[in-house]
Amino acid sequence: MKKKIGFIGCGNMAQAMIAGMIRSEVIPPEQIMASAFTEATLIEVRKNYHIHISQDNKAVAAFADILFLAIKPDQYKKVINEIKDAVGDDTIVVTIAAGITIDAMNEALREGAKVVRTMPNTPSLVGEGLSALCPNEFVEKEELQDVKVLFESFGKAEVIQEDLMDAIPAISGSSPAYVFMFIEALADGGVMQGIPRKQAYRLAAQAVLGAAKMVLETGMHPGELKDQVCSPGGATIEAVTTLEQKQFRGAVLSAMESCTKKAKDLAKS
Ligand SMILES: NC(=O)C1=CN([C@@H]2O[C@H](COP(=O)(O)OP(=O)(O)OC[C@H]3O[C@@H](n4cnc5c(N)ncnc54)[C@H](OP(=O)(O)O)[C@@H]3O)[C@@H](O)[C@H]2O)C=CC1
Ligand SMILES: O=C(O)[C@@H]1CCC=N1
Repeated sequence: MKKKIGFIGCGNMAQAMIAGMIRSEVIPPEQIMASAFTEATLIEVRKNYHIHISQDNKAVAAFADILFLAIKPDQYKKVINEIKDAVGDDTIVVTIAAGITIDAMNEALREGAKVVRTMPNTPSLVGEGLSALCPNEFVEKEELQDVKVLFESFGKAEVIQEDLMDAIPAISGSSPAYVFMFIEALADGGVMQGIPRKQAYRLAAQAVLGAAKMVLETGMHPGELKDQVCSPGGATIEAVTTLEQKQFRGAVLSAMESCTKKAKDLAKS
């Protein structure tokens, strides 16, 4: 892709996306520029990804054809105010923040600015990201396609309607954190039974990867796949019973509810 890509904010999520883009060779490092709050972050980013760096957000805004705002929601107003005059009329501004709406973006930038609201996740780092995208009415079909190609360079991307965007952090933006907790817990359980720690992480992570792949590739209902593991009178149904008694699924649902509520509230900060 010939476009120049800017990142304002270069923390965990931005770096996962930058790594994914470079790894897929969709964008070479010399077409990417990033800014951050501290010089230390930028030195690290330059060292790891060989992209252009600047502590001047306006310079990044002026550089970019596609500009990612990868700062935390509470920084949006301040940063947009700082860069809005440097954002070109044809620049596509991509927000990755939880809770920040397209209306709020246009209000802060200007009416008519091209905005794509998105919610990626950190598995982008290894090319297995999942991002939800929602453009405003000023983004042309081909422009959305360019943005989609970028997101697909580090995983899957789905265009969805904006009223569902607040539901995305809980299911895919934040959910890697709960899955990491699950993997850690599985590994702890293995260690408790004597499996060496490093091997326990490998076994637990591969089991989660394999189970996810089965859902995606067989198209079967997760419940049916679960039933296939539970031999009658066997060991798995014992584990499943304990998980139900401990309200495993209820805990996940409650966690997702609180995540969604917080994601909406973040925009108010
Ligand atoms: N982490 C995740 O899994 C996901 C995060 N997001 C969204 O991504 C955004 C960033 O989150 P995350 O990467 O986790 O946060 P981080 O804290 O890791 O990164 C924030 C970045 O913003 C920089 N920054 C802060 N203030 C400014 C400023 N005034 N100008 C320029 N840069 C600034 C920081 O610089 P410095 O490093 O120098 O402090 C840092 O690089 C959030 O809006 C979040 O909702 C979306 C999906 C998933
Ligand atoms: O924790 C957060 O607010 C962000 C949004 C999704 C993942 N991280």
